[in-house]
Amino acid sequence: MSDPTIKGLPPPPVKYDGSDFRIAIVHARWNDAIIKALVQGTINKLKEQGVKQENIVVKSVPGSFELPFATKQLIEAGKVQSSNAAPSMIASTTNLLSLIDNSSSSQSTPKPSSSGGSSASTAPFDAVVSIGCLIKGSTMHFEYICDAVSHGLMKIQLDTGTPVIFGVLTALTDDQALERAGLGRGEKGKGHNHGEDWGLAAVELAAQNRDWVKGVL
Ligand SMILES: Nc1c(NC[C@H](O)[C@H](O)[C@H](O)CO)[nH]c(=O)[nH]c1=O
Ligand SMILES: CC(=O)[C@@H](O)COP(=O)(O)O
Repeated sequence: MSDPTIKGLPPPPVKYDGSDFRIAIVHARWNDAIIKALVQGTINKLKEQGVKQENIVVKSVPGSFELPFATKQLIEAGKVQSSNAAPSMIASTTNLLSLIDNSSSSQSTPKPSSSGGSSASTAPFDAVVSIGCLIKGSTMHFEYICDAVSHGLMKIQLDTGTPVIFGVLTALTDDQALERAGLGRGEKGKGHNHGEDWGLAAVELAAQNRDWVKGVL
């Protein structure tokens, strides 16, 4: 048996501040109990690093095969939302300018437009965590999906420049999956919830990528 102290993710070299980040989680619903634990583990770690609840967007799809498409569409939707939000910012700036202009005249002043009261970000997503749980059955279904999903998710992050965290368990048995979701029921104990690692990875990649896109190393 391997030494349990060797394997696994050490703490990040610096403490990252996620308070300004917008993160999407997209998860498959296949193998529901495992998925729920992984999603919760991810959310717990995102929040622990300062990501605000309202800036964590959670979406679901039926199975892991759907993850690459959904991940890509979510990244694009975040970009569209952010560019749609820009005109209203210009409009409120214009309103503010006209308030200043009109302050010395007798004309009635227009009211600045309301921001809508929500503090949720409409910025592009800083990272997406794509979560699924594939468990080997009796056909080649598992192998094809594992291969397609891992390649698909890698391609998306390289094509879009948005970090995609590979939150897909590829387990040969139910017990392997349960242990990796912190739900183990065997002699090895409950195991470690890998969702926690994915939450950490999302904030770390989001923080580093914010620097990298500005040419800061
Ligand atoms: N067997 C598993 C699946 N299969 C379903 C596919 O992912 C997909 O939804 C279907 O083929 C329709 O396109 N999905 C998992 O996430 N985990 C499995 O173990
Ligand atoms: C296509 C399917 O979802 C299913 O028949 C795959 O079977 P298995 O998981 O036993 O390989």
